[in-house]
Amino acid sequence: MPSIGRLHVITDARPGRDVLSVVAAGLAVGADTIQVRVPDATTDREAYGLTREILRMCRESGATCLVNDRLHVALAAGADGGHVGADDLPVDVARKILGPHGILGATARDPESARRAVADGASYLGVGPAYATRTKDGLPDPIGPAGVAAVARSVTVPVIAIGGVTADRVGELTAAGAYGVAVVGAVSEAADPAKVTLELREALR
Ligand SMILES: Cc1ncc(COP(=O)(O)OP(=O)(O)O)c(N)n1
Ligand SMILES: Cc1nc(C(=O)O)sc1CCOP(=O)(O)O
Ligand SMILES: [Mg+2]
Repeated sequence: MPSIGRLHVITDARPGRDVLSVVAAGLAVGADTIQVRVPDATTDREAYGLTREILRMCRESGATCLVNDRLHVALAAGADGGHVGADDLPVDVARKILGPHGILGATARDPESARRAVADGASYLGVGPAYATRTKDGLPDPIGPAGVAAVARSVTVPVIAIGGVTADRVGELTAAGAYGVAVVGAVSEAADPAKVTLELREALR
């Protein structure tokens, strides 16, 4: 049974990024979950092919493979589950599609939406943005460790903090009740993605 994991490396497939080399580097030093996240312009055919390759890498490393937004791609590729937010299928519908055993992540920013997502079938919650981030536009103001704590107190499923996460911030996020973290830029933009992933891994101990 795949686990939700504590160190989620989310792919950065924006032009110019070498997705597979960053995934390989992260898996080599302890990333235990890879979330396949691609730009909206990416075709399903491309997303499927990328997911199949990343799934193969995850299986070799014993890591969990999740797909962002596109649950049909997750199912078609044989991934371990997916992640949905406010612009994606509703959590209860996503749960029906994934079935009872798939890992289903849902984005939550406050206790009320967190409780609702869990009631609708979320296996874990992605909670943020914890800090300011340049990776995604249109986000609400950062909620900080206090906002993460408010959600973590309200649910019993794992809380994965996301948004502006760096190794030096992991301690305050886990102290706030986060089970783990999800990272895009700190790893994908690093000169040495393995080194940064290892620092994140160490910070989660
Ligand atoms: C672990 C984790 N948490 C939150 C998100 C954000 O998902 P979503 O709200 O669906 O936004 P997009 O990623 O689709 O832009 C996530 N992907 N992973
Ligand atoms: C994809 C995403 N979702 C967020 C949310 O708060 O819903 S923050 C985010 C981007 C995370 O990237 P980085 O680690 O580079 O800040
Ligand atoms: Mg989404």
